[in-house]
Amino acid sequence: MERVQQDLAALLARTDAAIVDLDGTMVDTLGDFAEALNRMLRDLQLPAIAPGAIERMVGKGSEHLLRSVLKHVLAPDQQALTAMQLEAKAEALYPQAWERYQHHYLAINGQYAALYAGVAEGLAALHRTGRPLVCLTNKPTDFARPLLRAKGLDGFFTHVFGGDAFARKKPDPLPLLKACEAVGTSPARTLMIGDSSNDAQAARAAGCPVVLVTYGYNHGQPVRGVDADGYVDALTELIAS
Ligand SMILES: O=C(O)COP(=O)(O)O
Ligand SMILES: [Mg+2]
Repeated sequence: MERVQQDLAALLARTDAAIVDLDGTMVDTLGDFAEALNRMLRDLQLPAIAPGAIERMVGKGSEHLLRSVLKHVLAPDQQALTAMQLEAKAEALYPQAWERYQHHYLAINGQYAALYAGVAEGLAALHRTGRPLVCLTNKPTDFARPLLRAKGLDGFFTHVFGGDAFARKKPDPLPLLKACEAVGTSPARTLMIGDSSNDAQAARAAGCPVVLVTYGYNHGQPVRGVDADGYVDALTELIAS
């Protein structure tokens, strides 16, 4: 179902700040995920995973991604395993997988990732309006900060909060409420900009208006099917030049 698009200029006029998601919204990090995950899988002598499969698993933080990847690569050879046995096998590998993944991700962070078209220009235009901008991602903060720096985006943000910054991650509203608190704005006047249903659900629950980009990762589902106030093909569409 296609949702009704609100007038973007009117939507923006009702906001004092913006919260911006990272993976799938500002940076196409699928190449980084694939490289770090496949290096980790090699270390654990497990089969490789294709980027297409990874794309559907991104958005709920690294812990969820890692568990999904382990189960995915263990499943084909373990047909006889019950769901519980598969879970237990993935859990047994998890500590080593996490150590290896973190090591490799930090080593390659940003090298296989690229800004989406219009991101630098769109953020610059938003920044020029004087609104505080917060980067809010489910990625660990230690992965997010160097990535923003490497891609020349760090200067736009007053705050950067990763998936480990608060007790719960998106789609829980808590990180958005904390981000609003950090910049001193009310949720109703703070725009969430994201790429997935996690961002939209968190925004709805927090009471923030939400705009989704159409080019990111939405667990393999069409993003226009997600309940949001607007959809853009590039961040530059947010501000009429
Ligand atoms: O690491 C992830 O799961 C993706 O994070 P983000 O889309 O919230 O930036
Ligand atoms: Mg995202």
